[in-house]
Amino acid sequence: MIRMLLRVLGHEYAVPMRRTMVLMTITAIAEGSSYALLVPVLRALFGSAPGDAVPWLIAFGAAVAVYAVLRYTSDLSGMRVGTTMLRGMYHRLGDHLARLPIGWYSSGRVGEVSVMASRGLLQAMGVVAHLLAPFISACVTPLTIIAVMLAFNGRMGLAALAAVPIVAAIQIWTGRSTAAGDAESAERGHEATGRVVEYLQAQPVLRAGGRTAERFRLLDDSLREVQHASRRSTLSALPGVVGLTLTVQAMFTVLLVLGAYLALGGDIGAAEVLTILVLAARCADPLLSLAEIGGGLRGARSELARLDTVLRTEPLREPREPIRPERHDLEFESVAFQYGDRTVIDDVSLSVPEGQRLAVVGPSGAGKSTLLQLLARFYDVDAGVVRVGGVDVRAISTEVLMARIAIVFQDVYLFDGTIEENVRLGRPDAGEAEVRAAATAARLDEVIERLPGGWAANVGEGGALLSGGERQRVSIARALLKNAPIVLLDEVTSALDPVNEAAVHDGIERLMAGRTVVMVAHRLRTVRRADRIVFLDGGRIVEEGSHDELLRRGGRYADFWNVWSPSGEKDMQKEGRAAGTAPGILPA
Ligand SMILES: Nc1ncnc2c1ncn2[C@@H]1O[C@H](COP(=O)(O)OP(=O)(O)OP(=O)(O)O)[C@@H](O)[C@H]1O
Repeated sequence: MIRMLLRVLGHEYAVPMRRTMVLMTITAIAEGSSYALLVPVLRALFGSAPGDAVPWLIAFGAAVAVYAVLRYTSDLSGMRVGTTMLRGMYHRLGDHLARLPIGWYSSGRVGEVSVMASRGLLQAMGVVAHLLAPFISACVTPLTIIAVMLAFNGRMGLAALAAVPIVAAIQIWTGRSTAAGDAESAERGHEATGRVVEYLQAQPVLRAGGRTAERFRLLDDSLREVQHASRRSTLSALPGVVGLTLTVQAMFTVLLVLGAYLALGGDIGAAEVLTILVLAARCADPLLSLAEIGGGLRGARSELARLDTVLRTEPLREPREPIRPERHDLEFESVAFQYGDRTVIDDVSLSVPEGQRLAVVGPSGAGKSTLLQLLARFYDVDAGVVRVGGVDVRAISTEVLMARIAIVFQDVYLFDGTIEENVRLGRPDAGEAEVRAAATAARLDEVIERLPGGWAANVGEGGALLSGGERQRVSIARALLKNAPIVLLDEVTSALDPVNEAAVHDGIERLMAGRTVVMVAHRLRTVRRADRIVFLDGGRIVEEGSHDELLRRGGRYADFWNVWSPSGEKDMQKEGRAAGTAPGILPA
């Protein structure tokens, strides 16, 4: 357990951890040893001169005082090491999560990681702060008392010692027999938390479906599973708890019978028997607490195992000798990529010269967004190479690559803060004037004027207090402020109404100016202006060329264009740019 804790935390904590454990062990020995002084106290009290007990009583009081000081110091040390480890663990987990491929973050993981980062970490780190001292005390104190008994009376000491292997065997057996149940119970608990998160997030969908009062069946099922799993886990631990109680009772009874037998035979006096029984009673409490502490330790162990699994997940590999690309042209060379065993990008080769715009078009599920994500190295390719400025993205440090790329997604996430804070995320060290200029270019100033708080208006969690179009303007302002030479746009305007779309469109035009752009778009107005268009289907490029070339070819892109024609035609009329399009290809 401790080894696992140190592996998860890092071995820099080994020294303070060992020091604390030594202190806790000394404290437990001090506790057990202090009971040794009860022997002369009881002997004197039951002997001919009870007054002789006074100096021993004073010594006993002093020993208890020493124990109290040690206990305070060791508990404090446990708390300090525990909280330091907790802080270290938060940093370690945070650093690791930031280096994991974006693909690792599936929806289920969000719930799992949030439980792990809150309850899981506290429970795992609570081992040092709260469980280690009672555990060491529950093991070492009884052993010390038995050593005192052995010194006091060999036969009775041996009888007490016989309980030790039985207690150890019960603990080991309970640990093994409950491991599966505990793991299942923890697993179901994590699942249920994920369902609760889902339930909260799905409120609008559930209500839209008219399920306001009805309970969420998936969550109900999950909670029922938690109940069953925790019942199974409790039942599997029960024989261990009962076994431990019976063993302690049996030890006590054996000592009582043996004491009575020895006393009747005249081998020892009543005072000695009483002393042994008092010592045995002092053993009982810590031994019985082992059952509860064991349960806590097992729970913490399963949380630690979870943390261990996350920390062992391979992060995106950083290059040993990173190369900084000098140019910003983009290239895919025979790229293949799979989600699990499903090929999503299949032998794709394409290039985008610096400063040009490539549009990626195709049916839903064709792999368009995945193509963008491979460019930003959200995932590593399974075959082939993705290059930025002629350099394999795997040879560029994540920091440098991310500094060169600005990404605008259809779904914008804003942090719970002011509009200004959210725009500033694009470049935290930007000056006031730069932030304002980016906002104006993204036509965010119109939004700011409307909002009661202006720049200081709070956007709410995830940007919930803004409309979709307003959120999109914030994200474009963010990207403009970043001023990256490469821009990736993923269906930025697909979900917007015409007014917002026009505003966002202006911002996007400014964002794209003079930059290397790859855009995934359904609105053909944007696509038409691209220098080059690739039509993707089933992860393969099936057509490639300029808008006019592809229309003339009359293939998949032309079909696509025909389906979208009403809006395309309108767009063109609005822009008065129909001149470049081949006559007769425009839908009637
Ligand atoms: N995280 C994921 N895990 C497994 N499969 C995924 C994941 N993300 C996407 N896919 C699958 O990969 C395929 C390509 O997805 P992608 O999002 O790239 O398509 P797309 O062309 O952008 O689609 P759309 O136009 O609908 O957004 C889809 O079939 C999708 O189901």
